[in-house]
Amino acid sequence: MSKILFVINPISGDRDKEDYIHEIDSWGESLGLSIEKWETTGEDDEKKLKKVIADAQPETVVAVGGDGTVMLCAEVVKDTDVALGILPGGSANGMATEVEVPDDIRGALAVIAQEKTVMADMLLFNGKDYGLHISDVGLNAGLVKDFEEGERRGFLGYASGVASQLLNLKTFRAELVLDDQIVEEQGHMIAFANARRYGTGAILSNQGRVDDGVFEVYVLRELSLPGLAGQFFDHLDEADSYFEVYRTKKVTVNLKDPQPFQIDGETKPESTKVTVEVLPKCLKLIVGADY
Ligand SMILES: Nc1ncnc2c1ncn2[C@@H]1O[C@H](COP(=O)(O)OP(=O)(O)OP(=O)(O)O)[C@@H](O)[C@H]1O
Repeated sequence: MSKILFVINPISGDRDKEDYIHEIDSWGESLGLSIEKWETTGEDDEKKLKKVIADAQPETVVAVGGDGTVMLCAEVVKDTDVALGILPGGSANGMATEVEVPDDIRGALAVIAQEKTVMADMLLFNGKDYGLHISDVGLNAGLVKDFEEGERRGFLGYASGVASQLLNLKTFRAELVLDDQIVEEQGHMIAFANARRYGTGAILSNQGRVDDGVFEVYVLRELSLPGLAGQFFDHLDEADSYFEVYRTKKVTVNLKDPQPFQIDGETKPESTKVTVEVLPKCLKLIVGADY
């Protein structure tokens, strides 16, 4: 790992990136690394990043930002030998948490220096959109949409979104065409998880890994408050019936009525059909020593 490109999102997480740049420079100098930095612009970044990588030819690209910045870098370096590291600097860093990358700058740089990698899977939605972490239709996607559209930011904005979603709570019906079975489900939400937990900490499956060649389809059938509370404290009993987890390489979800839909925190148009397939082992991802 002699040449590293840091892709820095200057606005992510409302965190000043000067500290990051200072730490990156002194870390690179102490290890004798060749470091390049590039700031995202918010416009056409995928195309711009491809060119920056083609010119710089780094062995490692490090995303400095939130899940959106990680996703941008993942899309560009997938199916190449370039490794992807994460230096968490966003308001949501679900993928970093999942693969045991610490939230502090020095801890995350130490993980990058160790160069432990896994070949991570990615998910392909409707044949065109990529996902890396957790996406869903229904309740949570409705919350993400309300939050994006709401004028209030921060906790109050989130809380008012939760209140409005809970007041309008309805289950919906879905047919799931999985690898080995077709099932009918009714519930509040269907999540497609390449990881065990959301960035908020809620756990969705006990066994999911980013490099296992499958993903989990989590169906929340009922709002069990004790069950959901447990999920925020790392407790999930897969024998409970308020939810179901299916493992698969591909699923088509046919919905009776269109539902809110989000991919890795980004709202997508509502629709009555969502297809998801795993793209196995396409991303060389740097993970923490304990992952
Ligand atoms: N220079 C820039 N100016 C404005 N927006 C930018 C810039 N660079 C990247 N962005 C936007 O930042 C978003 C990604 O942010 P990211 O997920 O990394 O951090 P975040 O703080 O977790 O973000 P959020 O909470 O908004 O999801 C993308 O929508 C991208 O277009």
